[in-house]
Amino acid sequence: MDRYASASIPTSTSAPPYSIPLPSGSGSWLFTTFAVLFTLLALEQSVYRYKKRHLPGAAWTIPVIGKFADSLKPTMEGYMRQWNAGDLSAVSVFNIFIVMASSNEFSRKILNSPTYAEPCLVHAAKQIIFPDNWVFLTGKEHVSYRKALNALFTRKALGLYFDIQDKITRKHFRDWVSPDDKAHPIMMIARHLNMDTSLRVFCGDHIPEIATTEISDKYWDITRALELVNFPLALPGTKIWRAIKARKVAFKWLVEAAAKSKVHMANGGELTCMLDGWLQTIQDPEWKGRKEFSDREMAMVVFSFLFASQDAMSSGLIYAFQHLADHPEIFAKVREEQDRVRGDSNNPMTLELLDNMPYLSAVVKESLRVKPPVLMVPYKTIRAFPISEDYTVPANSMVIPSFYNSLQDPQVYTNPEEFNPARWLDPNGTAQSNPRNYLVFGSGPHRCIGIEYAMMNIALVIAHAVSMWDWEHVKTPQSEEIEIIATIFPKDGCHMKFTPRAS
Ligand code: HEM
Repeated sequence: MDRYASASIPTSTSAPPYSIPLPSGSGSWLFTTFAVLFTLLALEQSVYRYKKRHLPGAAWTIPVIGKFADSLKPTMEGYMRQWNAGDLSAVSVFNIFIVMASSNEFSRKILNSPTYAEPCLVHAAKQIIFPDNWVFLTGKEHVSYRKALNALFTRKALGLYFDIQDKITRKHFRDWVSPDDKAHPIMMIARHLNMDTSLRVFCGDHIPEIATTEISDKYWDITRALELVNFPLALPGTKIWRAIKARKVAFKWLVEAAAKSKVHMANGGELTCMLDGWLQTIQDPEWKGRKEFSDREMAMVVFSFLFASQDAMSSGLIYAFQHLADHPEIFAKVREEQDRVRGDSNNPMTLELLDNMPYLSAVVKESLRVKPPVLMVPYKTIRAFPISEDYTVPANSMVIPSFYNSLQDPQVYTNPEEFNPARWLDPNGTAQSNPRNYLVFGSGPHRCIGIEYAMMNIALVIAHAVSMWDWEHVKTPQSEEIEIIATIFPKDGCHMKFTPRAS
């Protein structure tokens, strides 16, 4: 048997030049396996270093998994270290090369360069909300699909949703007053309120009560799977596997709701929800866009809204409670405005009333700035992206604009950590004159479609709670710590005690 294999290192004179002795039989296999592994690992490091070039970030990547452990348990401190390392910095997870952008300039550039980068959301998104969901469309196709969906967020449509939000919030609030005179975490009840509100706004009574409870309970499995990069296979027991099971339950109800809405509208029914409004719009003879959407397509759109909103809205709501409870002087101003503009808290809220509550709107805007629910949005490069004069992000990399530094920029927001709604009331102040820094809802062609909806819903919930109750936030050592589960939450779930208003 030939005991020599060709290689580039010269050895003894008895051997052919440029060859090294190799063991025989199973030893030879072992040697080959090691050689291949060594070459692959060396290649992995070279590719990482070649792509990273001079960007800050670990000089070497952990073989195969890279920074997977960090992405499983992300911390605010870890992200801040990464963002503060440089306006652009590099990291690798499962050999996905990732460039993080932390400055306003680079983050906006990524969001506004659709020819170079498109959203890929988190790794599991396509498995959970279907690869053919409209949110994954790009270019002209995306623009035209989104244009049609804008009809679901007109002022008239928002007026209908506001009525529904008002009723659902009052219904849930009956159970929020502390029955035992103790504080309780509001994390899960706020999520449930939000899910019920969303499903009623989107599907009205075309979805039964039992479905809202079932979807709300199962949705946590979807939230848990929204890590930046997951274990790649949806094997039984994995987070993605559980999320897909939860999606199947939710999606079945949404498809049924779309079918019921079609029957309802075909029979000349009243407008009761977003699905009804959508059908009415596309049946209008004046409507120039597409006129047919299958039940599945409509359900996918509704599911994309749930997916985009459930965690972000819950985070926004919970922090609005925490911020207001911790600032009694600001709470008092919100209450004063409510009493003055609305009078009795039993009076329903309307969009017109909300227009006359600038202080409440400033509170919502500021709360979202101080604790932005979405810290970043993963995009991927579709071609080499010359993002700066001295760095080009390679094609097929993940490139992640982050919003935190823009929202905490001391040049724009004096004392950026301070919760100060008044900064939004001065039309000539730096906050108002730098709208480009307010990246809470992203920027560019994929900017959040539900901005007005989201802001008005948080405002409504807060307005009712301020008018009806006195609040107490029982602080714990974890109140100021941030838990990152898709979006951000106070680690203790925000312990609140609500009691009927004394005065
Ligand atoms: C406080 C609540 C919310 C926050 C902080 C938030 C934030 C965001 C952000 C950061 C993006 C990515 C933007 C980009 O890539 O430039 C986004 C996209 C999106 N949001 Fe929201 N969002 C919220 C509520 C909602 C609601 C209530 C809905 C629907 C009713 C919604 C629907 C969407 C959709 C569909 C997209 C993708 C748009 C596209 O790709 O064209 N969001 N949101």
